[in-house]
Amino acid sequence: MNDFKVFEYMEKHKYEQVVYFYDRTTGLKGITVIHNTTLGPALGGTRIWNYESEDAAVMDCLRLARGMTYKAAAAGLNLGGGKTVLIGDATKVKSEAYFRALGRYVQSLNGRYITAEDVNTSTKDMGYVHMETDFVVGLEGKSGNPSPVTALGALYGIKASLKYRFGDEDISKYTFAVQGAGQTGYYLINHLVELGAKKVYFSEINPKYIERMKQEHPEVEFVNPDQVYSMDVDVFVPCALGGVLNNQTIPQIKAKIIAGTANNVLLDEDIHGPMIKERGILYAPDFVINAGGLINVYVELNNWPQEKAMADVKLIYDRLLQIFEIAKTQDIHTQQAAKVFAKNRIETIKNLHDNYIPKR
Ligand SMILES: NC(=O)c1ccc[n+]([C@@H]2O[C@H](COP(=O)([O-])OP(=O)(O)OC[C@H]3O[C@@H](n4cnc5c(N)ncnc54)[C@H](O)[C@@H]3O)[C@@H](O)[C@H]2O)c1
Repeated sequence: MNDFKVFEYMEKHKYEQVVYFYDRTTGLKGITVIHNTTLGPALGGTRIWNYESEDAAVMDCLRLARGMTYKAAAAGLNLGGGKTVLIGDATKVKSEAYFRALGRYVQSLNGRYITAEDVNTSTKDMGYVHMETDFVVGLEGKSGNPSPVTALGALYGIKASLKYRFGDEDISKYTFAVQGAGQTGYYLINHLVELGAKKVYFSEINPKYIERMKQEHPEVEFVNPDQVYSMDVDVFVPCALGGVLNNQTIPQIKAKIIAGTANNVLLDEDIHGPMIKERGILYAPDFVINAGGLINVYVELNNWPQEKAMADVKLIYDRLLQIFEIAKTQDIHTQQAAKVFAKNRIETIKNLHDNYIPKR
């Protein structure tokens, strides 16, 4: 039985629009959520997941869309927050027609929402979406795989965190434990090794990626997934799953900094944000440090050269320092400070637009 009150939730968190769609030809079943378009069109990827209920699907979509609003705002982009979830088994539902049907629904929103790839969707799938709409980014031959850019952004974020916590950002002086060596973790480890990190440990559950690391960087030491939290290192670098910072793991952490690419790492922001603060660990807010991929597609959207993405990703460094300062002066945890930072920008730009100015 579905008893989740969508309108109540929309009212509480100020959502703009929730669209349910079903395509009778392909069986495509999905939800698009637009959270906030104050700064610009809502952008967020399309995820395919076999949700256990429609409530679970809409809740996930609502949560992810809101996260995109803060991510874009904090990254200084003129984008709002949105997301699409498609309900189904990704190994069975995919076809050209399925994604073209999605493209037609995206087009029907006339640019209020722009989609991209996400969990279980690829650049190839977005190519089919593009046959029906221009409101799609992350296309083949354009900005390409976002992971290297996300990893580079996280490297700048790690440097900012080292500077803030220890007064010195020289990677060669520090030790790291990286959770996950898939896409972003792999590229980030490459950077750390290149910059002469004192020691890098990694944990992984995919034997293929463990083997790749052994072949390419034998000096990077494998640790069991359950040991990665308690490693005696300077920086814990989550690059795998969400929810990994929780009541069980936070007390184990010996690192003085947590900074990585993974999304939604705090299981419950209101509990685990303060818990990390109390332990004296500096936490780089996930949606700020991992915004490189979004910055990259924004550059694609505007047809700017790739060098612009590289230059903009560097700004993650200063942005994090600003957020750490807000946390310090307001005596709040850093995730909360990041939201203050993002909301301030949305509010300021909104007020700026209150004045009537003839269209350019
Ligand atoms: N790819 C991007 O550009 C991007 C951008 C922003 C945020 N992120 C976030 O970063 C995280 C990683 O993304 P990715 O693209 O590198 O994904 P990925 O799937 O390529 O890599 C994640 C890796 O973590 C490993 N893993 C899973 N459970 C593990 C565990 N318990 N212990 C150790 N390793 C484990 C997986 O085997 C996988 O290799 C995700 O949370 C993602 O949402 C990615």
